Amino acid sequence: MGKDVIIACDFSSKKETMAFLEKFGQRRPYVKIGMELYYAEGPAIVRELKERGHKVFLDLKLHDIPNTVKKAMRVLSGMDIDMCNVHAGGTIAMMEAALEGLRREDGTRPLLIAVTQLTSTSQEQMEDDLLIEEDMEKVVGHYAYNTKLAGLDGVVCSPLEAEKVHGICGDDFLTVTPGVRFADDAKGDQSRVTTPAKAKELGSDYIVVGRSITGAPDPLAAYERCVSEFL
Ligand SMILES: O=c1ccn([C@@H]2O[C@H](COP(=O)(O)O)[C@@H](O)[C@H]2O)c(=O)[nH]1
Repeated sequence: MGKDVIIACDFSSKKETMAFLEKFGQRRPYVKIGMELYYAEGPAIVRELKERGHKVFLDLKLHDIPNTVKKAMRVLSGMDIDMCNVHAGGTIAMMEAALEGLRREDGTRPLLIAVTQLTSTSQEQMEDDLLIEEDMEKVVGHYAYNTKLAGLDGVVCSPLEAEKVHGICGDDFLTVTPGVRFADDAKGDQSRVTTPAKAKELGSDYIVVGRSITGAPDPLAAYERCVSEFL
């Protein structure tokens, strides 16, 4: 299974995104398109990035009743994306519906993963705001188990939980992990963070890195630092 560094392109327009990616010359890093960029530019931004040779993770985190998610996933199945996602909190039934909607007539489909607990959520917030009074690792492990039962390919979790998830769901089950910072970076709104080197040690499959690359004085150097620590 290929490990990789995915850059979160959290930009508000195609113009900004392309100006950022120009800094990478002939390199074509795996990119993540989130809600901001997708809502601004629509499916055209996916086509543009794929035409340029990037792998694309479309991070829309669907979370709705099963029928609605299934129909939305059917639309996404027509797009040339490599990975997309839902919230595991939508239940096993919702994840099964998502998988059904995503499968194309020829049997192919992009990878489908589920968010366990957002990496911005702390233990305290989970207990106080969500009334989930269990240890974070246990909750993430449980949501990962549900995700595997539903037949999905893996989860979004913090690298801090990657080892636990692989212990429960197996080494082939993907751990796609935001919440990555260099040791001297600010956490910002993230809560469960660690470095690319630690993410590697804990067995994460993909690290998702946004501001530590996009906000760096030299984004290409920051990306290469991630690659050399993680791969
Ligand atoms: O639990 C989650 C799920 C998704 N994300 C997304 O990853 C990036 C992280 O960006 P940073 O700038 O490196 O914090 C961002 O696009 C989030 O929407 C996440 O952080 N946590």
